[in-house]
Amino acid sequence: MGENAIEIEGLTKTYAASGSQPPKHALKGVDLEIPAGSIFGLLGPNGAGKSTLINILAGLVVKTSGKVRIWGFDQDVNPRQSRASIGVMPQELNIDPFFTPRAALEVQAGLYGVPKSRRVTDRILKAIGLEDKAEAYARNLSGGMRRRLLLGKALVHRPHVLVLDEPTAGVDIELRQMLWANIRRLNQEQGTTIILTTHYLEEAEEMCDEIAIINHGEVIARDSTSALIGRMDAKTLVIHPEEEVALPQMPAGVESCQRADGAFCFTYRRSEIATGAVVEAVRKAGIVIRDIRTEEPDLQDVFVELTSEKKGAA
Ligand SMILES: Nc1ncnc2c1ncn2[C@@H]1O[C@H](COP(=O)(O)OP(=O)(O)OP(=O)(O)O)[C@@H](O)[C@H]1O
Repeated sequence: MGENAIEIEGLTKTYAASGSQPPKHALKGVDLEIPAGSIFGLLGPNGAGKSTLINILAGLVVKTSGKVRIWGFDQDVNPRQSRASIGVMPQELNIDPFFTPRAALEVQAGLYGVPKSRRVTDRILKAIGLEDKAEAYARNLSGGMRRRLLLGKALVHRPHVLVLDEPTAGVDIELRQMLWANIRRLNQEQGTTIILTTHYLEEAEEMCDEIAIINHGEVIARDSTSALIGRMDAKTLVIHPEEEVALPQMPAGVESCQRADGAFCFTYRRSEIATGAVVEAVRKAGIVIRDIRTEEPDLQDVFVELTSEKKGAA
């Protein structure tokens, strides 16, 4: 396999008009390369086109135009190989209530044509912590267990690429951590490329090496997580004065405010104003500093700035 697990070129999807609904251009020419071995985040507001993109990768939605290569296999030329290279954990808990976890994994392996001798059902049951529920009916499993079973089903054919659509939406913290531990292990030990969509920006920041932000069917940013955050120019300096004093005069370009706990906060563009100049202005005003710290932007800031900019331009 080359450098990229996924290569997408000029991908479009238009859902046909139905009733009074006009046609919907859900993807408007997406180009995207996802490096093999990475944990890659797809972010975007509701309706941005993330599920459409994932469902095209999974072979569940038919694209309108463009090229998709999965693990080097063109979806149109080698549909079977490209499908065998990817596993998808869907958003909905669509599990047959009459199957046991073991049966569900076996059936799924059958669907993917995995011969009995190559099945790793017990290993998967162990990895997803459902060993002791292997023979229970799915209808008796908790929501968290069903979700883990969905992860297990996505792994039966040992795909090179694992796609997770909002894997931790509405999931409690304990289960979330367990899912992430599983996913990290797959990535580190087996080199599985992970693609995930999430609404939890903190999670994306913590988990993902690289991120693409999708808005209105277009990729509006794609970079390493740290570079995306580094792109934000705003910086905030928070200073706690020793005594209660009024806000000092600041150089032009610095926005000042005072927080409820008496701390001053100064926000400025780090490309234009040095932090030292802000500190100097505070000292010059005769203020004794008890505590000082900076607040760096996070993914939330990047996301809000990028998606609102685009909205304004549309
Ligand atoms: N089957 C469909 N028929 C018509 N329009 C659709 C269909 N599926 C999705 N859409 C529309 O396409 C656009 C993109 O939807 P999509 O579900 O891909 O977005 P998303 O980014 O995954 O959003 P969410 O985070 O809410 O799942 C939306 O405007 C949606 O209403």
